Parts: sequence; C-alpha cells; structure tokens
Amino acid sequence: MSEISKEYSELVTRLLPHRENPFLAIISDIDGTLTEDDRSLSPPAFQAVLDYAKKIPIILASGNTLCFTRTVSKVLRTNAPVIAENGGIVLPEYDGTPIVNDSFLPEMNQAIMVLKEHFEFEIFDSYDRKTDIAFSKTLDVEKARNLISGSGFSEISIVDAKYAIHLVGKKVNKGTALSQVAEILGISPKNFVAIGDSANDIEMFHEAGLSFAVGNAPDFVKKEADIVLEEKFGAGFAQALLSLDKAGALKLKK
Ligand SMILES: O=C(O)COP(=O)(O)O
Ligand SMILES: [Mg+2]
Repeated sequence: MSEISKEYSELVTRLLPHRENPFLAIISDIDGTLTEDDRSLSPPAFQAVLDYAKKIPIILASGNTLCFTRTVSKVLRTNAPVIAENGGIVLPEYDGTPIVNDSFLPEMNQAIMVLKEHFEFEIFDSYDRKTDIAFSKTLDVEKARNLISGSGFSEISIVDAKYAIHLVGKKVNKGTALSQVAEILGISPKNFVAIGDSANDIEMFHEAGLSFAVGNAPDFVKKEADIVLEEKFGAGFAQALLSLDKAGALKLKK
C-alpha cells in the first residue's frame, strides 16, 4: 500500500495504544462500506482487502443474502467465514455448512402478511432469503414498527439498512453473529475491529473491541462507533485499515 498521508496521522496516534494488544481480525459491512453510494465496489476498499486479507482474517458481515455475500468473499479473496442476512446466517468457511439462526421464523411470516395488508412494498430476493425479509424503502419505517409492535409481535424487529428495510429476528444481528464467528475462530469478539455505515452495524460495533463508522454513516450510527472516519465509503474502509496498520494495531501474518 502507498505511504499513509498526513491527514491520517491523528488517527494513527489515537490507535497507537492498541499496539500493546493488537487486533486479530477485521469484520466489515459490505454496502456503503466496501461500496460507493451506487453500490459499485470501491477501488480503494478492493485494494485494501486484497492487501490485508492475506495477512489477517477479514469477515464480511452483510444484510445481503448468503449467495451474494459468499460470492463477494470469493472475488475479494477474503477466505474467511461470512455473515449474511444481518446475522441470520453464518457460513464458517466457503464450502462449509451454514449456521441458520431462525427460531423467530413463524412470527416473521405472520408479520410480513400484516405489513402487506397496510403498506405497498416490493420484497427483494425472496427466493434466496432464509431468515430475513428485505423490502423496498417505500413505506414509513416508524409506522411499520408501530404496527409490528402493536400487533403483539415480540420476536422480530425492523431495521433500516439504508439500501433496504429488513424484517429481522430481534435477538439476531451482526453482533450476535460476530460472537458465533469469534467462537469458530477461537478468539474473543473483543479481538475484532468492526467497520460499517448503517443501523444494522450498530450491534457489531458494540460487540467488537474497536469500531469505525465510515464518513458517510448517518449521525446516529456515528455516535455508536468508537472512531468516525474522515473518508467516506470504501476510502473510509481503506483509511481504517491503513491507520491501524501504521499504528501497529493489527496482528498481521508475515
Ligand atoms: O442489505 C442491505 O440492505 C445492506 O447491506 P449491508 O449490510 O452489506 O450494508
Ligand atoms: Mg451497509
């Protein structure tokens, strides 16, 4: 990677104390973190993943389907477990058997019927989703939330992941999935650095040892992260990795 520029130096200084106890793995969101606003893969993020995935596990954690997330892990050569459907699915290794967290499914299937009675929306990838229902941002999220809780559904909630709205299990998220991945890798969630951009990243921010929000994250998401990056989208992701490396805060394979 090229030399770190001057604007990173303050961030590097903040990260220096972590040199004593370097992080063992990275967990990153995909949309809005490795991609640009139009969802195209960000060149600086692509380069950073290529450079670092050989040296430290990079776990992709997405609200997208397993099929999508697994394929992204192949083309980015992360060669590590992946998290899909906002934590509903954990794939321990590329050709492994998925762990499916879906105890709330009966309630979710009832809730989507109730939502359909009150709102117009398009369901995404229904043929491919097992634990999470994703739909278009054509409904009022607050009204939908009130309808769901007012209808007595206690096991599910609604999260706005910026690119889609998701009906998810209340006790299943990228943070709970991070704990499952940590167990698979035999390390603590606190050994992870988390990087993300949206509401569906907040639980993994809390679960990880250190969290970064990319500069494009909304304020309520930035507030939940330990560090807010100056750079947006994939340039923010690259900024996080470069500054961690520069500070010696990552345990990298030679
Ligand atoms: O599926 C979405 O809505 C967003 O996906 P992400 O979690 O990779 O940002
Ligand atoms: Mg995102």
